[in-house]
Amino acid sequence: MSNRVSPRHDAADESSDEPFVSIRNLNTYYDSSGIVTSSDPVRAVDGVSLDIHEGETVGLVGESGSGKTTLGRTLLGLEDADAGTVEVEGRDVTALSGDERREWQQKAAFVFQDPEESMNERITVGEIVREPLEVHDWPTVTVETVGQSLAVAGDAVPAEGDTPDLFVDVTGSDPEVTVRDRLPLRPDDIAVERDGDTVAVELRKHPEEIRQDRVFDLLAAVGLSEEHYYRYPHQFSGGQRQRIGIARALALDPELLVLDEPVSALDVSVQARIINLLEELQDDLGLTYLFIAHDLSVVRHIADRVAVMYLGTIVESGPAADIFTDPEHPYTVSLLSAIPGSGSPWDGDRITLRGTPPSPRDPPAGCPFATRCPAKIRPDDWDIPEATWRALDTLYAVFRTRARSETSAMDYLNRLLGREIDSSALTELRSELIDTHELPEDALEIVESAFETARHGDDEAAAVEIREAFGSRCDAEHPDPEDGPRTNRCLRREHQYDDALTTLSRRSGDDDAGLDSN
Ligand SMILES: Nc1ncnc2c1ncn2[C@@H]1O[C@H](COP(=O)(O)OP(=O)(O)OP(=O)(O)O)[C@@H](O)[C@H]1O
Repeated sequence: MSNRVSPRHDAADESSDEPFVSIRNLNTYYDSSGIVTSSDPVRAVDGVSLDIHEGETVGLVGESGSGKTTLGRTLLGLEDADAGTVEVEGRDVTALSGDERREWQQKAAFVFQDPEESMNERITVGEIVREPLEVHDWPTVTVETVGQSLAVAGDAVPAEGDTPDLFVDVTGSDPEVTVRDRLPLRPDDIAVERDGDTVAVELRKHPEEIRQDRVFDLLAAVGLSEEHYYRYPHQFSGGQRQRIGIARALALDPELLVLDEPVSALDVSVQARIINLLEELQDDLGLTYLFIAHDLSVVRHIADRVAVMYLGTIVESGPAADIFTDPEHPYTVSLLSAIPGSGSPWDGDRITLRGTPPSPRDPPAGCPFATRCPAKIRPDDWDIPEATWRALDTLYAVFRTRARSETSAMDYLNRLLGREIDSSALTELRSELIDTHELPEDALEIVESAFETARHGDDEAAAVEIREAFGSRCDAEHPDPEDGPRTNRCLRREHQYDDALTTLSRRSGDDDAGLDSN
């Protein structure tokens, strides 16, 4: 591998307690109001807090639509945040604009899931990788004079900050030039002349040539060669295209890479090679990664820490080894149950979650996972089997959905005239959901009353009757996020409750639990 793609520091060895990126209470909403219609915004990222330390890999995991990509894009300033902060070296990068935002976007780059979609098939690989260099007018050559403080003239500018490209040592009679690794320049490519208090620096190499050499170095760094420069993306395999995407992301010498499902579209053996490459690059260049995946098994070997995302929030986070061996949130347990030999303490069958996540336009009032949670806390007031609880949850969801959907013209008329609405759907609902379960007499009375309310057209009130009688804390409360290396945003973290694993083991042992597993 070329050594010209420069290491910045000794990666994790130097990591301090101060996070490199500190995300706090971040919201990113997609507003979908148009001229004709307006609806609630999509709460793609909803109250996320997460730290990323220098040189580490954070695996961000969750099912499709949970907000992982939006979080990564907001971090890079590609989406605007609606609330919260993303602090990097003391600055909130969500508040940057203009040159400052461009500067941040040089420090942090995005690697896309699908290299095919993100590449223009009509330009060569060389041009694809070189594009960010052109856009950012790279290189900007900075000079630090060692020995005396001199004015800088010519192609270079005096160095500010901690990353000059050239050092000019003026302590001796002839100025001596040292070039930082990042630049594909040798000392001979640079002419330095001292005139009194000024040092003039001229590049003997044209910027186009410097960029081309930089691309050659980047291709070598990702395991490709110079001859690939002139080829087109369609001439490459999926794995090679992902290497091209990585080379392009590295062009401006970033410190942070957001890798959005970088191996999901690849065969397993190719996945392993790309993950190895990413690990090598991280070691060589001191990179920090936010590695997005929908499957925990993918991040298992590369992630130092894991954050599990569900419906726009982080439900659990911690060191990768702890997440695998000691999962605390029921959603994490269910994800791990799908991975054979995951090493997690869950030894039951695979837990298949019921239904789909709620709409991020209308998230539940309490815990976002409550509608599907197999370890949901149940109120003590009733002695009801878990399967019946689930039927009551479904009944609530149906009333709520009906309350929010369009009313048919006939139902609307019946409601206006105070007549009962067409009750055949409700009768069917009752026989399917309720008649198959045994309910205590007083519980049945409440259910009957809710059906009666719905028959008179007030599904919202029917839903409220069910929720008030049978809802639990999980429906009403979303615990605050915890700070610290290990977080679990589940009410079961409170000492009065059994933890998720104990609850799930008990419910899975109960034939009547309705814990969908296969
Ligand atoms: N540009 C957009 N406009 C409106 N809604 C959007 C937009 N982009 C994403 N969303 C919605 O925001 C939510 C989060 O999407 P996001 O792509 O961030 O999730 P994800 O976890 O990365 O999913 P995937 O793995 O499918 O990419 C989804 O409901 C999605 O439909």
